[in-house]
Amino acid sequence: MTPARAQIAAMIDHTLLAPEATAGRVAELVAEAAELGTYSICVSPNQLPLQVPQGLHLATVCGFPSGAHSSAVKAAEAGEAVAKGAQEVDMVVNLRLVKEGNFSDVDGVQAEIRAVKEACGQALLKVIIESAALDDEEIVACCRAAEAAGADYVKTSTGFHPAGGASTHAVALMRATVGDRLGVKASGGIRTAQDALAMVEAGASRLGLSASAAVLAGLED
Ligand SMILES: O=C[C@H](O)COP(=O)(O)O
Repeated sequence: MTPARAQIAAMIDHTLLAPEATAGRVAELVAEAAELGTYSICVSPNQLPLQVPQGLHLATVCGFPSGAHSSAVKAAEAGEAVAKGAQEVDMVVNLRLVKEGNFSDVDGVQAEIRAVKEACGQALLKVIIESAALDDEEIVACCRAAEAAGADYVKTSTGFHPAGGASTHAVALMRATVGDRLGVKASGGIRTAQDALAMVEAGASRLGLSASAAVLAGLED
């Protein structure tokens, strides 16, 4: 059965990560999220702290969008975001380490995710693996490292990488790797109700969307 509009809305991180976004534009995002009934809003860390209506969650990003920051910088950024009220942190994985095959818990991908998770405390951590830039083996290895490091979700994409955004193939592979132990967030390039439903069908439990209104307009109540 096709999920109803409200069910999909409750899976959405309504997202505005344009670097030039003003406080005014973020206020519009918050109002739109409240009206649409999305799970959260996701904004850049320079928008925090931010008042949101009760029931609407507050998410931000870390090491965004390249992931090329040092582990210490990412951990500090995550800690500061949580101190400013972020309930969820979406960090970008270190793609250099991924491509070099260093998933180690000492100086590799796993170690970095663990450091950020520790800085998050009770806040949820989602690990953006930039799946369009990875092969299947790398996607699986990233998901395993994220799980081993204590992350709460794996997430496909920043929406800013030239290789592209979410695909149903990547989502299905990520879901197959993490089972029901972690969430899977599909994000990047999801523009229509059909796109969103395909991601959910493939195994997504959260959707990161800037086009939330257009996506929800295509669904029945
Ligand atoms: O993390 C979420 C993405 O930035 C959203 O990407 P999008 O603007 O293609 O929907």
